[in-house]
Amino acid sequence: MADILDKIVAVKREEIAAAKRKVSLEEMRADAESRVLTRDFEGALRRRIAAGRSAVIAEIKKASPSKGVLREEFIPADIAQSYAEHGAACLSVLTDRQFFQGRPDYLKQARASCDLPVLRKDFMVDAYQVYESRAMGADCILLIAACLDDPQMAELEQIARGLDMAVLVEVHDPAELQRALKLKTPLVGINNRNLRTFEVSLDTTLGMLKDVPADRLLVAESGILGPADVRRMRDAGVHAFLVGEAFMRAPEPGEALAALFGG
Ligand SMILES: O=P(O)(O)OC[C@@H](O)[C@@H](O)c1c[nH]c2ccccc12
Repeated sequence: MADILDKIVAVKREEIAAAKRKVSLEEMRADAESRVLTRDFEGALRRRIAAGRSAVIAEIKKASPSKGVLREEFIPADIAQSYAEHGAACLSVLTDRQFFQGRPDYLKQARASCDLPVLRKDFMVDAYQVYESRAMGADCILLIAACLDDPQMAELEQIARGLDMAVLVEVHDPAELQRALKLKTPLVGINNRNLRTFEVSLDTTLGMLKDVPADRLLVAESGILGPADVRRMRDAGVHAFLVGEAFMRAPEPGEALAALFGG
């Protein structure tokens, strides 16, 4: 049965085919390879944790398929600055247009307005997008295990590493986690939201915690809404978080970050 994730991937494949007609793979690759100086995404997370703090990847997302529009006034550069001032470790910027009302320009604007490392939040299914990510300035890409088979994940990771980008591999169940652990990247995100049903439960992270080896940096993703959620995670030994909605709904996203994590 075709669910939302299948639909998103189908749209991605169409978008990629259209993009390749405008800028070829070779051109995109040359553009990506001409970029220098990625910002250290993993280091930014590790530094917070070493200092005994939570490492927060603060997300810039106008809308989502499950919640609709989260924020009317949406100025990525202002949001990025607000996050940076209030102690975010990294940024995550949605670039998907159709389902999240994102844009590559939002990533560029956010990155230009602060010095935080930036994750491109999108659905990677083709090498072309990895080059495109670096060409637009991303320091890290997301690989969603549910969208990729093992050889694809390994290939996209290798390209990203060759471009000096970090990789956050995202999983939602134990089988996906085992597949993710075959990659080289230490950054493993457990998404508390099921991307097919939109159901959210923090038990997803808590239940899989024990299967994440100590040399990986676990990021709890989605559904972190209030202080009780943060406390539950921290008590379980989780120190890195990817948070969007709770900040996007606040008048000042950075202040919401500081209030939730102690800025
Ligand atoms: O807004 P939330 O519930 O705080 O979640 C943020 C982030 O985890 C979520 O946007 C996300 C996680 N994985 C994704 C994959 C694609 C799109 C979006 C996502």
